[in-house]
Amino acid sequence: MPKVLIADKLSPAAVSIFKVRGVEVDVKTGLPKEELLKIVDQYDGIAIRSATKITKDVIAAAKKLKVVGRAGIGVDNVDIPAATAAGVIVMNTPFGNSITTAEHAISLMMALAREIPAANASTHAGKWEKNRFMGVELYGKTLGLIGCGNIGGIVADRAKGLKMHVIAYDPYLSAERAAELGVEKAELDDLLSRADFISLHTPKTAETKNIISAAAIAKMKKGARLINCARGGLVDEVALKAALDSGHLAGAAVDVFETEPAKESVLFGNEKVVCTPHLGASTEEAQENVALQVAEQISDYLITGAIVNALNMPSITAQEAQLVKPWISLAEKLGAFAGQLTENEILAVEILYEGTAATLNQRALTQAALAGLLKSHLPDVNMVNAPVVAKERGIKVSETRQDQRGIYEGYIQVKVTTPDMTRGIAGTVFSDGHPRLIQVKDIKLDAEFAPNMIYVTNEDKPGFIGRLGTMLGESKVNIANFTLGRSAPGEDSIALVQVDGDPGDDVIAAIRKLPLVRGAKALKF
Ligand SMILES: NC(=O)C1=CN([C@@H]2O[C@H](COP(=O)(O)OP(=O)(O)OC[C@H]3O[C@@H](n4cnc5c(N)ncnc54)[C@H](O)[C@@H]3O)[C@@H](O)[C@H]2O)C=CC1
Ligand SMILES: O=C(O)C(=O)COP(=O)(O)O
Repeated sequence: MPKVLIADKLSPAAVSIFKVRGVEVDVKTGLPKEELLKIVDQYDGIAIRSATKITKDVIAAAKKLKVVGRAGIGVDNVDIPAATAAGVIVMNTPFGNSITTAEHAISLMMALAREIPAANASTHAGKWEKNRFMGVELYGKTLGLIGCGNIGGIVADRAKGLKMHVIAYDPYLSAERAAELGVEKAELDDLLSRADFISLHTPKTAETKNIISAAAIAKMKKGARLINCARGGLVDEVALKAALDSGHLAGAAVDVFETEPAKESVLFGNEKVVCTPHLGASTEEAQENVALQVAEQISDYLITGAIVNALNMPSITAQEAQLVKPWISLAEKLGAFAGQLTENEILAVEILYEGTAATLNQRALTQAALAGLLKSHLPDVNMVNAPVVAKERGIKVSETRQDQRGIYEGYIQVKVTTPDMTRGIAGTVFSDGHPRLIQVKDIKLDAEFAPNMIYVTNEDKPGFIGRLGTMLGESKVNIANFTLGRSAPGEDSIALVQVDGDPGDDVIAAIRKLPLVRGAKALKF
């Protein structure tokens, strides 16, 4: 039974889902890192929110880990490259808390406009300072959104309801989507100079880090107000404090901080700053949504292989997972076959999907083929990190799909180009679900994949098979199966010999010395 750790506070709904789905679950929240490192090797999955940091060393210690599920959106607390390199899938729940977070941004904007937190504190203190607090209307004001994806889009919709004019800076926002939302697209500097309120809704990336820098703040309208309900680190907190102190900005609302938990901050103690402790997603509804979703996604992956909302793998439904599994195994074995025959730098990989194979999840199949191919030389490669590794090595990967043309209902061909040759290996999946090899280079054959095989290329002349059989027998290598293929009588020929156990280097060297033999290799699957 797979075992999952819930490492951050999640709605109890998650525990029920795991149990119902047949996943053992431990709830250990707020663990210091040293404690997490000690126990993490027991788990196949970890469910987190923003508190637990899934760092490189946590991934390295988590020997069984297959999936990290983020009950929420931002995954900047997960080292995704390290997870990918280790073959760990990272999933989030991209919509479960968006409405709630958008509502928090709108609440913060209203709180800023009417100084509600300070007025509340003053009134509770019995001061009745009616003349001290003078707000501004939102009606007719310009709201500038930096980032207009799921949350930004909802904020825009709600702000339109408040009769605000909404402008957005988001290089990836299409003109159609902007029109649909009734939002005016703007360049960053234009937005900074025009907006009365600016609300941030981007992830934290290399481009968005410190997007509200001292220079950006200087471009903002005097008296403007800033809301950050996205990520700490998008705003230069020191520059923000200076702008509030100088009176350039009228107020700021901050839900997220550069360092969290934020027990101290340059922004604390300033009446112009409205703070909340990363509460953007904290409603009963959102927490129920994200907990249910993450528990379902993690369980589905661990039990059926279905992948949803992964940031480092294509999605695969449970039904698809069932259908695609034997083809993934085939793609991986074809890649492994080609990889074991390749002793040179790989320049390009072309993968052809025909018939049934062309109807399946191509990204998953290609990742499996690449993993098989690269693994023979780079043992740490897996299906998750294979595309990254291929890209790092400058390997050109291309895919083609075509309808059934030949006798097989479907097949996959993996063609590998090195500086001196291009070699294609093809295979199919029979109705029994077993992958079969059907072509090596241009030679047709029909062979099963076995854990230990000997691949021999030779001249198609009488006497070779007998000599090979005798030699293997004398070397105490038991032949389980023997497949032959040739391009034409008397020409290039291939022998694929299934053997019981590793034949060993000496036997392979002896085969290479047999008459008519061009090459021999031990293969493992
Ligand atoms: N305070 C809280 O508790 C919560 C915070 N969040 C944060 O809110 C952020 C936004 O969430 P969603 O809207 O769901 O994400 P999303 O992915 O739907 O939208 C992000 C938008 O930012 C845009 N973007 C990316 N790079 C940009 C750049 N350099 N300049 C301008 N725009 C850029 C993207 O095109 C996209 O439209 C999340 O990344 C997360 O960090 C999310 C939920 C709760
Ligand atoms: O979903 C997100 O990105 C959030 O920031 C919410 O964080 P939380 O789950 O409340 O720690």
